[in-house]
Amino acid sequence: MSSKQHQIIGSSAALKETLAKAKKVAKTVLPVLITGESGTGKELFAQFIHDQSRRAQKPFVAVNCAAIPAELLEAELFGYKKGAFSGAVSDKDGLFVQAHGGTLLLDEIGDMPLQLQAKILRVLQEGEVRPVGAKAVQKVDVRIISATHRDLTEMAVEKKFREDLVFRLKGYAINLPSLRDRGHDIVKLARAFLKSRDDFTSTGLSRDAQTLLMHYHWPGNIRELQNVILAAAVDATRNIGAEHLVEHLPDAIDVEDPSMSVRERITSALQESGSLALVELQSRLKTPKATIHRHLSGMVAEGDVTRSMVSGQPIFALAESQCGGAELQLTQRQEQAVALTRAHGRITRQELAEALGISIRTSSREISALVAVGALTPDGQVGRMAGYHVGNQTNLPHSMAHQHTNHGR
Ligand SMILES: Nc1ncnc2c1ncn2[C@@H]1O[C@H](COP(=O)(O)OP(=O)(O)OP(=O)(O)O)[C@@H](O)[C@H]1O
Repeated sequence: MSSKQHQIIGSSAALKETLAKAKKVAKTVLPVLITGESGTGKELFAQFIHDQSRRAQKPFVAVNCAAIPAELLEAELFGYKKGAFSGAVSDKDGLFVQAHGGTLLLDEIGDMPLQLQAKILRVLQEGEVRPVGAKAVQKVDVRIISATHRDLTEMAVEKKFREDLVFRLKGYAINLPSLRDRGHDIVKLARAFLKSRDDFTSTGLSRDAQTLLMHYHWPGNIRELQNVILAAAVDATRNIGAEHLVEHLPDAIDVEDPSMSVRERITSALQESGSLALVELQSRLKTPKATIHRHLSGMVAEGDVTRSMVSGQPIFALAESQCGGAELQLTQRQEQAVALTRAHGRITRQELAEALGISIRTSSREISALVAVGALTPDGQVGRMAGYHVGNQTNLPHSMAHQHTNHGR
């Protein structure tokens, strides 16, 4: 998928649907509100809409409303007359005038001060601007695209954004999908970023690296992916491997089994060992101490993990609620998983996924939940080879005590 000037990479259903909307609205003059998490390509899409519109040969002007101090933003947008304020040594056109005939992108519009919102509303209604210090107004013909990662409707309810302006800006709304919802586009984008540079020796991605990229949750979306790939490319001499990527990912992810979350890994480590100190968890999980600490604090606050002081250092263990006590409440699928494990003696995540027709990720989650309550016990192997036996948990539901299954593997 591409426009001539600005390439939008990806072929996932989510991206294609969004591109189709962008192409259609480009042919109109409706104002467009683009929403999406940070780094999902809002500015790129705004430029795309402009390029696809009848205004393509006219200026495309972008302003980041969050980056300019509130007191300067008005002069920036509407321009000013010589002498309007100290420093105004000559007349200056504002961005609305500079974008005349074309498109103005009001990026991070959710950060625009309320007082300025009223002035923007007036420009949109009247189609004219009044530079700071000017008596006369000036006609402008500008197509407005605005972008934000905030929820303007919710902000309007909280009186932090004018509701009438939300209606004006939202002639047509486009919500950009997060990178984690774009499937294989992640790998496509990563390859494209590598190809776009000729200052690196590494040009490919190992299979492990691809798996890891697909499992990471990408809080910073495409911008984060771009940064991580380019940084990893500095470290790698040939193909980029998973080990190069983890160095540059802010949130920990298991190289051996990226489908397991940090919390799941903490739970299974505590399940295996009973109790552990932070440094012990760090060396087992091969994850930065700060990351483990962050997750552990959440687990302690939620009552899943207990913290006690032993010889002056904090020791963590699974709370009783996580180890069982009353008869276990398992879902039907978890009961099936235990029954399958009992029937086969030992089961891996992959085998369980195949037997139940679920993804490896779901299988890993179910196994971790079962390990946490003592219904399954890990056999000590790591990563994909890890196997599980039926645990010594005595509180399995009665119905499961001698349950057998005909499920094949
Ligand atoms: N589909 C895509 N194909 C290629 N490059 C992309 C794509 N989406 C985003 N990018 C690139 O990712 C980077 C971030 O995109 P952009 O600045 O448009 O995001 P944004 O949503 O406006 O971010 P923010 O909310 O932080 O302002 C840019 O370098 C952009 O070119």
